[in-house]
Amino acid sequence: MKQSASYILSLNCGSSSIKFCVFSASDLSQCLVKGTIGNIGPGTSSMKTAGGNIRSLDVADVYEAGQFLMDWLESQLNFTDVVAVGHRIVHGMNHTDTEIISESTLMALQNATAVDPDHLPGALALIKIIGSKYPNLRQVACYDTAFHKDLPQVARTFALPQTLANNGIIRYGFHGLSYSYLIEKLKKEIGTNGASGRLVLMHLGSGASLAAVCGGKSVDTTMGFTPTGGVMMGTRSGDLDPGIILYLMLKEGLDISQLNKLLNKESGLLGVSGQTSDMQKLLALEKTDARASEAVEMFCYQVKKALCAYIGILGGIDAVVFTGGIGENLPEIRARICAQLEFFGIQLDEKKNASGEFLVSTTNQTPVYVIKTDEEYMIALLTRRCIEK
Ligand SMILES: Nc1ncnc2c1ncn2[C@@H]1O[C@H](COP(=O)(O)OP(=O)(O)O)[C@@H](O)[C@H]1O
Ligand SMILES: CC(=O)OP(=O)(O)O
Ligand SMILES: [Mg+2]
Repeated sequence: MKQSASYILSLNCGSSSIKFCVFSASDLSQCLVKGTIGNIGPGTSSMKTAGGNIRSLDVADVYEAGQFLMDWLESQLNFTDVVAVGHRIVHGMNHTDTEIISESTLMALQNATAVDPDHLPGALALIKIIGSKYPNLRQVACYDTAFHKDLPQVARTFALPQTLANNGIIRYGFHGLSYSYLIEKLKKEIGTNGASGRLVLMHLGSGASLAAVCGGKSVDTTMGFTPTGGVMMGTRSGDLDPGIILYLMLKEGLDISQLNKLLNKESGLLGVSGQTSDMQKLLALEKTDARASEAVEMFCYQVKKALCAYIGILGGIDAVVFTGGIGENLPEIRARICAQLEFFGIQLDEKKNASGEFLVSTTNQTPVYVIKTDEEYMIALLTRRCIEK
């Protein structure tokens, strides 16, 4: 008798995109459909599916994009074959372990939207759309913070009164699904021993962060209480002197929503260049535009500074990994970050770096790898483990 198919739907909701993939539940190397709804907003949204098909969409926000996506997915597969839906949840405060989403999980996520107004509302919208259509379908929360949940006290604590730390104002760290994927991939490519060495993992995409990892565990990471912290990003400021915020409130009268817009949407590469948050475009503009050039230089400088700090706290370095849209696709940025780090044994091979193959460093030096991350795969893997428990 022919067995019916069973699928896991992975959803990765960003601030202005939804990435999705339908995996065969029995073989996660098999994917039925995959794609991204990007640039979500009135007049700008589009959907790209595997095979390169792009179509523009008439959706104004993540909620409408989610509704469109569900209708489209229903035209591609029978939802009775979906055994679970896994969601990337960027921030869950004290919720970090993969879990089936219950009413109490939903309440915790609702509370956490204040800490991550960029990612969480979209994920919540998707959970609600699916929950109202398929109330019996298991939905699983896979947290970006899980990878960092055992950060050493010294790395996780801000220099604030203890009561604030007791109230959850600590470093959570993000991009954990991506980092977990990199560790899994490293185990396959270089073996468990190699993957358990002193590593600096760099997820450089629209959001960007670095993690210092030893024995497969995160020992420090650049993002903090929220994904606004750390190195500068596409539109986020990264770390600032906190006095700047006080000054802007006091002298300029900025309120919470203006500050949120400034720090999360108008800063980073976009703010410095005054042009775009897109690193590929900035590289093209650099020769003729001083502000574009400054933005690129600042980004590479900040990433390099964090990389070197992490080599210091790890007491040496066994491998460096680049991932994320910038880390995977822009050899020029990798070269600038790694320039003049020969004293740490870090030296890129020009040809290998240009080709973007797995190993991009010269032989007999600290290996530098490029790995294409796959958060959707990691979501499916964690979701399957969770429902099998
Ligand atoms: N194929 C590509 N070639 C060059 N640059 C890319 C490519 N894909 C993404 N990037 C760069 O990566 C950044 C976006 O990263 P990405 O990981 O795709 O974002 P997100 O976090 O939204 O998934 C942009 O600065 C963009 O210029
Ligand atoms: C945590 C985070 O910043 O995610 P993204 O890079 O997808 O925005
Ligand atoms: Mg991303």
